[in-house]
Amino acid sequence: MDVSGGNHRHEAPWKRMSKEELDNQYSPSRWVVRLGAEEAMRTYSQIGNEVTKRARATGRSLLNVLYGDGDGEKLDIYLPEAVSEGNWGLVVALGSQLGALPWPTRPLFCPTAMPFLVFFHGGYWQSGSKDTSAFMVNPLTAQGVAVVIVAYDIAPKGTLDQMVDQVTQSIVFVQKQYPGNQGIYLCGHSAGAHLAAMMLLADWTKHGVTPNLKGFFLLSGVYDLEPIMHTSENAPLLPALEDAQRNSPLWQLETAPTQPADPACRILVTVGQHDSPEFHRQSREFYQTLCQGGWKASFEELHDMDHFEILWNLTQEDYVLTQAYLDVCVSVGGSINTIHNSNNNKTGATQWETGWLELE
Ligand SMILES: N[C@@H](CC(=O)c1ccccc1NC=O)C(=O)O
Repeated sequence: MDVSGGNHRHEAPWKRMSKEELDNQYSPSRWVVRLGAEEAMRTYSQIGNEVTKRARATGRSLLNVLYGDGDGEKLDIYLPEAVSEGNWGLVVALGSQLGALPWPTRPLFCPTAMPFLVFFHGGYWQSGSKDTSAFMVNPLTAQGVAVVIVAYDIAPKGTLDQMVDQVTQSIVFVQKQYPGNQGIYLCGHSAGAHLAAMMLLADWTKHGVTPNLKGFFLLSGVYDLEPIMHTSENAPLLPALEDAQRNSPLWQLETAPTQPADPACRILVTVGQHDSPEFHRQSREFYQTLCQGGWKASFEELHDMDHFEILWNLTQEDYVLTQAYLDVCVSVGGSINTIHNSNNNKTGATQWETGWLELE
């Protein structure tokens, strides 16, 4: 059997790279242009902290809801203001009838129809937290989209297989809790985009429910884990080639293509202009594999963005990508062709252009 996946991977450029070069390619902070690597990571935690505090202070949220039995299996639900009023009454009434059950284990019956965006944070499966990842919450809830931020057991507590399993469970939980949802959209950043992409391979039949998956928003992800095995920081995660292959959506979809449960389901693969060449290659090849497999996919390189600025910009309602997500989540039936990055001049990190979408 050809264990290297598609033919193009025989020529994979990473195979000719030294360990130092691979370490460099797979350290996104080293590719940040406006800050030093350490400062970028500090700013990432700081902004994550602030936006999460703000989201919790300004909107209605259900925090630390258990989606599984493990203590790491918790998620935060941020509800749109208009819809949450009604739901909240129902949740509180039910909660009080159920008496002394601790808050996170009370059932949350919120049958209200709304789209749900479920976000998986990055951090190379070894860092990051739901408590610092509420980036897109405020602009999306303001437009009627519920946002769920999921915690999973990062390494060394969790293995990649366990993380994939937890992510699966969290989506099953959202579907069971909100059966009347108007679509579940999975969004992930970096390692979180990998986890979201793994859901393209999920076998939902054994979970008793097929989630109403209508879209995938994948931000600067890693879809082929084999090169990661050869980097110093991330190698411990992937003890053997088969672990890497089993957990590589690129490899899996090339060898055994899957089909969307909902033919309207679309996948938006994006990478930052300043992400490393390997990150560009990963996104582009994944996009191509998706198209070859018959998935409705689009690919965009985000103008003048680094690995982390993409998330910072998603805190802004007028950022081109926030608008794209809103468009897909809110206007059911629309379809993305292209995001136009209308700004070709380099601007500061805090400035962005509003773009527009071409809808079918
Ligand atoms: N040590 C990594 C950190 C990193 O990759 C990262 C940090 C926060 C959020 C996402 C990340 N990358 C992928 O999951 C770096 O040098 O950039």
